[in-house]
Amino acid sequence: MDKLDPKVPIDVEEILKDLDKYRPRRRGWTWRKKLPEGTKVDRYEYYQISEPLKNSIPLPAAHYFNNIDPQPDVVITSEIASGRFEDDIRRMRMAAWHGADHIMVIRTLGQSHFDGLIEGTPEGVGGIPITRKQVRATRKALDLIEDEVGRPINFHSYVSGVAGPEIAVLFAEEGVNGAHQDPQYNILYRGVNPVRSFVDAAVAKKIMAWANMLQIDGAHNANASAKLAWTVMPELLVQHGINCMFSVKVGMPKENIALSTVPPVIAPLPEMRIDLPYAVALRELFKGFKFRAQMNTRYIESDLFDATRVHVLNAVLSRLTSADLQSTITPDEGRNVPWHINSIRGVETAKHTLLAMDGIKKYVKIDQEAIREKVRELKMRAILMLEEILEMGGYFEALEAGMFVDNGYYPERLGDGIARKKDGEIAAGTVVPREPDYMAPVCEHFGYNNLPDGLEKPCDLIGGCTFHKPEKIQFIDELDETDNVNLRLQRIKDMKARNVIKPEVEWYSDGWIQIDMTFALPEEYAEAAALAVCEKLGLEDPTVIAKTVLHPAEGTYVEVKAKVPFEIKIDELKLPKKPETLPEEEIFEYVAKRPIKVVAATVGEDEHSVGLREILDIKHGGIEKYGIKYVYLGTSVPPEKLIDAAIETGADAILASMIITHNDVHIKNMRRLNELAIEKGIRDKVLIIVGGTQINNDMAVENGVDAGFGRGTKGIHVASFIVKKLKEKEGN
Ligand SMILES: Cc1ncc(COP(=O)(O)O)c(/C=N/CC[C@H](N)C(=O)O)c1O
Repeated sequence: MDKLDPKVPIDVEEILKDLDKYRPRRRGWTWRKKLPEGTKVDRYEYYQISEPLKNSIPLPAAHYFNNIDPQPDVVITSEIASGRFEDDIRRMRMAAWHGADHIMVIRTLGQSHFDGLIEGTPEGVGGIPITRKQVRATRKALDLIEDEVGRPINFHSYVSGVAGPEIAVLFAEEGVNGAHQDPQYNILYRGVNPVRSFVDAAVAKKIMAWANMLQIDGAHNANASAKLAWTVMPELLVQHGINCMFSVKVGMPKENIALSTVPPVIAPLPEMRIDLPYAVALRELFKGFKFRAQMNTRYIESDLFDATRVHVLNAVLSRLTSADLQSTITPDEGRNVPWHINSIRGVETAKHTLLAMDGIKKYVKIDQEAIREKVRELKMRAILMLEEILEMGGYFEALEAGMFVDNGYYPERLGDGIARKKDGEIAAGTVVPREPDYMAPVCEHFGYNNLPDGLEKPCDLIGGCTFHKPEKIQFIDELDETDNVNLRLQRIKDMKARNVIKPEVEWYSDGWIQIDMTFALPEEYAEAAALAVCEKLGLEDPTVIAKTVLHPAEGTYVEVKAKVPFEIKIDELKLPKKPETLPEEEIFEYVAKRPIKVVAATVGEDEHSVGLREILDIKHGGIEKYGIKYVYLGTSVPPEKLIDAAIETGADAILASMIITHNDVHIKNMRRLNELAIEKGIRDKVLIIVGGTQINNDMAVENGVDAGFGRGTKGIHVASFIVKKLKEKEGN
């Protein structure tokens, strides 16, 4: 398979074929290609956008604006890892179409612990085991996906933990484009020995620099670990400083060093007044580095809407200051391993907000005077902390003293920091000083290496290393006969062979659905009632994943996930006929040249008028919006009166609304309208269109009228039908 067809699902088996021969098409990170300020998309000016995509899915409201889908200048990240890379590949394609060009793969099992690379696909609680097969299959799939959307896609994972250097070599060999790498992370959060962690980091960073990989640091983890995230603001600046300077010293270019910055707080605190000075201080201190904005995950709850609001505000902060990457921790990270829909929602939130705030700095400026004091204070606190670390004897001593992730707002100290022993923790005592005659005949090897003179590159001594002779890479397909992707794909093949499907949230046809309901009950009763509803529906494994108390006594909203116990036979599905619509411009142009008039009423003994008014009035995009004139006769209008009005006004169409259907009164009225129009000799001059919640087109045509519109109909559907029919009548 050399290219994807937008109408065909990606074929994972094709991806897996000849993986041993796959070579990555490039090495290193790709930024978006920015367009000049003032670039027009359709008739609108933009100041912060990049080249458009070949294939994409625009924002929901784009259809009002000729379906434009401008791409912000900022790289947008989607963090995807369900534990099964074969399903992640599908979601990566979904995310790419919505505008993600940075696919970050959460690792599973806290792989930082592993002291070697793992093979096979042990599924962790969330995330994916990083193996050469998974990395290679994913990069190969992303090659196809980037060709389909027409923009390079960066593949990203994590280089950390006791196998960090090996992972770095794997990623450099396999064309991974970005990775988290921060020795402080391994020490503080994975308990790796401090000396080992920094030595590993130097080795790994040098390899990443050669592979031109973008590095994201791990400072955000201090936010996520602190009791009150704002108290670690000074420390975050210090942590960024340590990782940035260490990376520069190892040889990483600044433009490949991205600071992972998370807003310290969230409402109900006065969020932006606390986050903005911090964001400004960070960008002033680290000018020349890159900024990866990440929404706050410390305070992420199970409420999807709350998470989305947090995300919007984070992207607003990015536009008010600056960001090179906008991460989209999915809104459901607070309740389950991200689902397809929520990964996509995250990308849409980022794209929507970045576009909404395009060029905002032309009108909105940060009052540098007003914010100066706060920015200065944060910098001072950080500098004082760095000075104290030096007084304590340096980083390792400060670690031992529990200087980091202390919940006091430095210089205030609560003494509850994470202390790590310089000579303790995982893999302590495993750093062996190199002997004077130490020599490693491999390239990009950090540190002392007693190489002979005159070498063009170290690996010339062994006829090439895997960086320069990729054919030397040993590719192991599978180690585990019982737990591997080939077995998992078998289940999918069986279902496809039977042409059946189940709903899914993260894995192909995993059977999960989400239903939400509201009860006039206090929360614990509402939860129980929601589970009871699922039992009665015969759903399996119902689990409450979120709830909102609407009022302690009046009501509770509950979201439940559960599995359906049945399969859907695709052959038996009745596909609804979608009402055709013409492009709005075509309707505007036709009506401007050829005025159209209709008469409209709710016929018979029927007082419902709301639906018809929405089809008519300009407010809801009714037909009036397109210049079509209408005479509205009101409700409970006899069919005779409607026909007479059509004659008097020379109407081109009759719009008859029928909501009541007792004793098939709507059918009788359709037939009556048709008969009357024939009797009065106007049937061929006037379109008869009926509408209502119980109406469908087949039923309408069977009973003598020209069209029937049901639930969800909009003005554009009716206007399109009228124009289409008149064009047919007039032969053009
Ligand atoms: C510097 C660093 N190294 C490794 C890991 C992960 O690696 P293990 O889980 O194997 O320890 C992380 C994780 N951060 C969370 C990602 C977050 N969702 C993000 O978008 O940044 C990390 O920050």
